[in-house]
Amino acid sequence: MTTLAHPIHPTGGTLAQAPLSSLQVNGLTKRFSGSTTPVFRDVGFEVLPGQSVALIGANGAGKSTLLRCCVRLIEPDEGEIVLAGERLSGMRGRALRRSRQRVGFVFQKHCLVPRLSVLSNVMHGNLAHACGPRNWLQGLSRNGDRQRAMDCLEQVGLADLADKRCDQLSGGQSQRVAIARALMQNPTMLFADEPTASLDPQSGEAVMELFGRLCRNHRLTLFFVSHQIEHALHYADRVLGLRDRTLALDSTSGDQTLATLRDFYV
Ligand SMILES: Nc1ncnc2c1ncn2[C@@H]1O[C@H](COP(=O)(O)OP(=O)(O)OP(=O)(O)O)[C@@H](O)[C@H]1O
Repeated sequence: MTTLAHPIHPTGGTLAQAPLSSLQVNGLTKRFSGSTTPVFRDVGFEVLPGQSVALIGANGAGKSTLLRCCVRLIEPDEGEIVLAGERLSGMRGRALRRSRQRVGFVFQKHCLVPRLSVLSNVMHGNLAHACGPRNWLQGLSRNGDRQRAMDCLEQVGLADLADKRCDQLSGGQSQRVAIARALMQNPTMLFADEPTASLDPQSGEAVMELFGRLCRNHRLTLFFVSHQIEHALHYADRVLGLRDRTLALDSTSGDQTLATLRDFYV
C-alpha cells in the first residue's frame, strides 16, 4: 500500500498541512457487483497541484473506473481519497457535491446537447454549482454566466461559434466546447477520459495543446486517460499505468520511452 505524503485528517475536512495535493488516493479497490475479482486493488498515487498526469493501460484495465472512483462517480469498495485537501471518502449528499464542484470532467463522447447552441451548452457547465430545478433555471438566467461562458469559449478559441448548434460542429470543435463547459465550473482540476479518442491526429494534438495551455495559464491540475502513449510522454509530467489489476507504473514521463509504455499494450 502506498503511504500518503500528507496524512488524511481523521475526521475529514480540510487538511492543515501545506502544500496539499490536488488528489491523493490510497488503497483504492473496486469490485463490480457479481464479480469476485476486483477491477483493481490497492491503488495509491498522488497528483500534485499544477501537475499533468496521464493514466494508461490496455482496454478493460480499469482506467475509466479508476478516474470515476477518484471523485466517487463510481463508488470504490475500499480506500481513501483526498481531493483538494478534502477527504472525499465518507462524504455524503451536499458535501460531496460541493467538493466535486471544483473538478471539471471532459469525456471521450463530449456529452453535449446536440440541439442547443454552443453557448447554452457551455452555460450548462455551471449547473454543478446549483442544486434542484429551480436553482438550475435561476443559474442559467444570470447575465454574468452568459459573459463567463463567452470568456470560456474565448479561451478555447470558439467565441465565433457561440450561436451555432452543437450538432453542426466537428469532433474537434465539440471537444473544445466540452472543455469550455468544464471551465465554466471554475475548476482547480480537470479530469479527462480519453479526450482525443474520437479525433484525428491533428485535432487530438490541438486538444492536448489546449489542455497544456489552460493548465499553464490557470495553474490547473490535469488527470487524463489516454491510449495515445505519445500524448502521455509529451503532455504529462507523470505517467501512471494499470496492468494486472494493480498500478504497475508511477513514473515521471521523462524516465519513460515509447517502448516502455508500449509494454502496457502487449
Ligand atoms: N458498471 C459496470 N458493471 C460491471 N462491470 C463493469 C462496469 N463498468 C466497467 N466494468 C468492467 O470493469 C473493467 C474495467 O472497465 P473500464 O471501462 O474501467 O476499463 P478501461 O481501462 O477504461 O477500458 P477502455 O480502454 O476499453 O476504455 C472491464 O472489465 C469492464 O467490463
